[in-house]
Amino acid sequence: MLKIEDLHVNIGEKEVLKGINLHIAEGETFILFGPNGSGKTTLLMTLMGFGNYTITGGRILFKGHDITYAPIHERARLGLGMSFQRPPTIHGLKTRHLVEMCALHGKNGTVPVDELAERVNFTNFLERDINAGFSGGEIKRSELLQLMAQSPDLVLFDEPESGVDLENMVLIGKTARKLLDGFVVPHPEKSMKELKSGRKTSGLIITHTGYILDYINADRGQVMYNGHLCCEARPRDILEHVGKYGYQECVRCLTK
Ligand SMILES: Nc1ncnc2c1ncn2[C@@H]1O[C@H](COP(=O)(O)OP(=O)(O)OP(=O)(O)O)[C@@H](O)[C@H]1O
Repeated sequence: MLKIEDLHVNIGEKEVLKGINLHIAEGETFILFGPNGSGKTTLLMTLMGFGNYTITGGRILFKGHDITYAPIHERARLGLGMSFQRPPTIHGLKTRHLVEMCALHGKNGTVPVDELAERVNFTNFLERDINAGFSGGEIKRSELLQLMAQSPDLVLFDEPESGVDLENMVLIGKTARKLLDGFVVPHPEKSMKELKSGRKTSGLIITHTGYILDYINADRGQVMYNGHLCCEARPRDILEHVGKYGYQECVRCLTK
């Protein structure tokens, strides 16, 4: 689904990503950990194609297409979608219109906006300007609604838990799971492995707290440290390890 080869990215003069290699298979969910400022958001913003991020080397392949220099709308049309850590407020544009635009740029074309909004308890926000005065949890629910409308094949989530209370976390976690798992529900005659093999949506999720791991089936994880990826392991193991020893331990892996 996604293949990143030796990706180097600058913001201005500063090299932030220093040779990233990553492969995410169809239906796989990958978790990205790492200390503040290590380059996690930069990776997601670069994958989505935002302009401040200058690619100085390497390439990005999505579903076999080289999208290294493709514009954002082309990436979205191919099936790349993103939920932002701090999306901007947009005055003069209603949330409903943005959701409709997301559907147009995705593979759905049109979607029943009200029905989707109900699923994330967002009906009363559709006529409000985008993110204007929204709380942390409301912003995340709005982001999820946009993703549901777009229905991407690879979902990039930048810190789905940030600014979210425990009650909203349940809704956000369950909705994220539905986005990723599609129609995977337990079946008396099929193993989870068989059901998961029919799953198509992939995920790349940044988390500091790991709360999202209570809701989704995460396959693999890695730590971003100072613009390098290191320490590939099961996400829960990484979380436990970082909790015990801190990110400083990652320096040892990098210098080996
Ligand atoms: N627009 C910008 N101009 C200058 N430097 C930037 C800009 N955006 C990001 N940076 C720098 O790039 C580095 C990586 O930032 P990035 O947001 O990718 O880190 P992160 O790992 O996502 O951090 P966090 O966990 O705090 O969200 C940081 O040193 C940051 O200050």
